[in-house]
This record gives sequence, structure tokens and C-alpha cells, in this order.
Amino acid sequence: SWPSPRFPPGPLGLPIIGNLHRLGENPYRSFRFLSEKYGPLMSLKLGCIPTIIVSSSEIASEILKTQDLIFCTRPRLVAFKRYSYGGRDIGLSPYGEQWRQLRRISMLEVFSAKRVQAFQSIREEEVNVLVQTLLRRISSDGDCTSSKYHILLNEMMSLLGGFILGDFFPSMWWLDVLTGTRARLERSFHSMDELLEEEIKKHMHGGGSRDDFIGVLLELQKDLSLGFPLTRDHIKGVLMDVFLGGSDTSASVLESGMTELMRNPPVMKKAQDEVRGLLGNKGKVEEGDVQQLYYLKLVIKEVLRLHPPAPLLAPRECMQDCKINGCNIPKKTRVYVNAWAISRDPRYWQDPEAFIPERFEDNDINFKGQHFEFIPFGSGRRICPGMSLGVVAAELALANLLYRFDWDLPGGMSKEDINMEEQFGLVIRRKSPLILVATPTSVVS
Ligand code: HEM
Repeated sequence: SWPSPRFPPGPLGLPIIGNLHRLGENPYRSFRFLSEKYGPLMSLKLGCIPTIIVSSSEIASEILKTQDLIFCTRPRLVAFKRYSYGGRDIGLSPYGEQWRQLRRISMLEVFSAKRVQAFQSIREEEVNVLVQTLLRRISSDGDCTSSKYHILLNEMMSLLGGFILGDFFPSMWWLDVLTGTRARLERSFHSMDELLEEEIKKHMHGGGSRDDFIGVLLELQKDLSLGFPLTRDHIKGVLMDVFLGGSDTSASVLESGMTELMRNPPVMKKAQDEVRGLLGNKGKVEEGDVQQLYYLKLVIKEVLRLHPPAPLLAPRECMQDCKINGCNIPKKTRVYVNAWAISRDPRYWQDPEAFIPERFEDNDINFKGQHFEFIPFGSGRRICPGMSLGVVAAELALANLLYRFDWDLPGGMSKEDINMEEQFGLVIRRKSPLILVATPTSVVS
């Protein structure tokens, strides 16, 4: 028995069309709307694939904590399989011994607090590049250019978050060949693979630091006590994870943060007063300073609540028949947890649509996967291993932008005119870029 009614059939009477046309461009919004009607555990069939959508913190806790061991695998999606080097990464691969070993080693050696600390100078350098770019653009009115990394990343994100027929009708995989989707995936994968190879070779010939991601992974490869052979594909798989997991997510926090601050001038003022009051005319914010920026940290939390970069987390799959909330869930059901809807649920959040960083002031709610009303990084065995890296990078960048510049909307535009439409993908993006006028501040000497 299914937990709740399926979606009604679509205009053509075909379940796939019926389901998909209702998802619209932003499935997490449509799912919230539908869950109000069909309940917090909603079932639907996307193509041939039984799927459940979870929209309450209680059921999210059941899936990501109580029954995590049953739900901690990823579906074998076409693009997931390719970009993970056939299951040799952490983020896109199914659960199993190989995944466990790779995740364990990476948590110890790549994502540990010690490493996050060690990468500090790289982050500070990158944020400085961002500030310098803004300063130069102010004087030279330069164009915004995309590097080859951006172009590659965009294409990968579009394939990972887009529609591949074989993921919904596995027996019709050949249609993806006919439509050219498979060829597009191959091209994208090979371009990225070439780039990773180039970077690794540079390192092997002494051209890179031993203290960055590649350096650390190459050192690990020499370690015979690892318990499993760390191949070149594993290294590239983890680098792919870092590239995919670490780029758009932190950028999304920064962009959503600036958007909300522009829409809420008193919050912008309070955050700027804090950072400028603390730093005086020091010139730049360093990571050591960020620890004292109490209000900025509340701002980042509120951004993650209202705009979780991965609103449906990353898809999971059920590994055996089980019961959730008294309903039967068959093996191989695909699972999406609507973190976006959960963190706007009026049962847990007062005035949920409003941007109020102070709501986190007198409580210990955090995003580390124990408070299921707030899970922007997921929870359980698959929780984001890059959480600290992502948060520290976003905090540092935002603190510097607020410290170094005053921000205005372009002439004639009011805060009500800011377009809040989003484009759905594995990681959400704004439909139109946020355009602001930056004026270097007089606080900085
Ligand atoms: C603000 C920044 C970030 C957000 C909001 C975020 C969010 C997420 C989410 C929602 C998941 C899925 C969790 C689940 O299935 O329960 C995830 C997984 C993952 N993230 Fe992040 N992430 C961020 C930054 C990063 C960074 C900086 C890295 C790497 C440098 C990273 C690497 C990964 C990897 C490898 C996984 C897969 C974990 C697994 O499947 O075992 N993320 N992230």
C-alpha cells in the first residue's frame, strides 16, 4: 500500500508526463505545494521509478538517522556513474565497501579539521583575488568573463541536475544515444578528466603544493597501510567531488547572502557595523577574525535556512523493503528529502519566509545534521563532508565583501525589484544574476 495518493495523471494520460509537468521548473516548490495536499511522505512514479518525497523533519529523521543504513546509497543515475569513474568517488557512488573506505580515508585525511585549517592561506588568497577583481572592475568597467572551469562546471551541473531519459525509463537508454545526450555526457566527462589529469601531472612533476587537495591525495596513494589500493581513478573521483561539491554550493551561499542583505538593509547595516567595528582599519578580514563575527555567523545560518544550495539534498535510494511512517517502501525506491520545504515549515519556524538572523540567537540549532528542521548539509552517513570548508569559505568571502565595500542597487532599482526566481539543478542558481554597485569603503586605509 502506498502512503498517499499518487499524482493524478497528466493531460496526455501518461504518468511520466502527468508527474513531470507538475514539477515545473522548481520541483522543491512544487513538492511543497503538493505535500500540503498529499502529506509529508508523498509517493509518485517518475517514469518507471518509484519515488518518495519527504517534507517533514520527523520523516527526514526517520530516513537519515533511524533507518540511515537502509537509505544511505545513491541511485545509479547515468551521469552519476560517469562522473564518479564508475563508482570510484564519494558523492555519486552507491554505498558499499569501496565507498566506505574512500569516505573514511577522506574524512581523516582530506576533510578533517586539521586540513580545513591547513587550507586557510589558499582561501585567503582566493578571497583577496575576488576583492582585487572587484576593485579593478570599479575603475576599468571590465567585462565578466568565464574561465574554462566555469564552462565545464556549468555543463556538468546541467547534466547532473537535468533530465536523462535512461534515469526514468532504464530500458529506453538508447533514446539518450539518439538524442545526443550520451555523447554530450561523454564529451563533458572527457574534458573534465583531461583537466584533472593535467593538474595531477603538474603536481607529480613538482608543480604543485603538497598541502593542497591533489598533493594530499598523491601522498596518500603512497601509504601502504590504507587497506585498499587508491587508484588514479579514485583520486580523480574525489577531486571531481571537490569540484562539484565545493564550487556552486559556496557561491550560492554568497550570492543568496548578498541578495538577502540587499533586501534587508537593517540586517546589512548590523552585519557591516559588526565587521567594521571589529576590524577598524586593519585592511582585510582574515579567518582568525571571522571567529569573532557572531552576527555574520547568524546571517550565514539564516541564508542556509531560506536558501539551502541543494534544496532536495542529493538523491538517495532505499536498499531493502521497509516501513516508513507505517507505509511500505519497496526496495530501490528513489528518495528526495525536501530540505528547502522543511526549513520553511511554519510548525518549526516563526514567520518562516522572513529573513531574520536573530532567530538563531538564543538557541543551539545548527546545521550539523542533528536538528532535522534545518539540514542544508543532509545528515547521517552521507552528510556533506565539506561542511566546514564550505561554511568557512562563505563566511570569509562575505565578511570581506561587507568590510571592503558599500553596496547599492543599480540606478533606479529598488529592493522590491530584485528578481528572486531560481533555476533548479542539483545546486540552485538565480535565474538572473544579482547586479550590484560596489563602492570601496573609507573604513579601509
Ligand atoms: C555551503 C556549502 C555546501 C553545501 C550547502 C553542501 C551540501 C551538501 C548536501 C546537501 C549533500 C548531500 C548530503 C546527503 O545526501 O545527506 C552534500 C554531499 C557532499 N558534499 Fe557538500 N555542500 C557544501 C560544500 C561542500 C564542499 C566545500 C565540498 C568539498 C570540498 C563538498 C563535498 C561533498 C561531497 C563529497 C558530498 C557527498 C557525500 C557522500 O555522498 O558521502 N561539499 N553536500
